[in-house]
Amino acid sequence: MDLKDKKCIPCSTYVPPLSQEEKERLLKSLSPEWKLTENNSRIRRDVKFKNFKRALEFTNEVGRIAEEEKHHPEIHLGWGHCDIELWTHTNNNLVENDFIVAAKIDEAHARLYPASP
Ligand SMILES: C[C@H](O)[C@H](O)[C@H]1CNC2=NC(N)=NC(=O)C2=N1
Repeated sequence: MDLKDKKCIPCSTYVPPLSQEEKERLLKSLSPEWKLTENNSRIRRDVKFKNFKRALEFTNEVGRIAEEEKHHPEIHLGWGHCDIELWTHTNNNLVENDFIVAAKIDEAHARLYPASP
């Protein structure tokens, strides 16, 4: 099943971090904009926009996805950019949930801004 069609599992139960191999495998199914950061414990995508309004609009869409999945990124919003960082707070590392939310964010970006690089 495509990552974007999966649902997050509740973080209230402890899930062990993914192995490095799993992280790299799942990363390949996301937009190449996503990078592993913080010693491979987070994923990050910095998205550029032509103005603040677009970046805010996208931030709201990311917020909607996060609430639906009950899995929330850190977002750095500013003029022309929305920088998204995902990890799982309960183990301070990455689990499949992070990649599911990232895939849904990619899908929303491609749908809302099909002409963007
Ligand atoms: C009860 C609720 O689902 C949890 O507190 C969720 C909320 N959103 C979350 N988001 C992220 N990124 N990590 C978590 O561990 C997490 N926990």
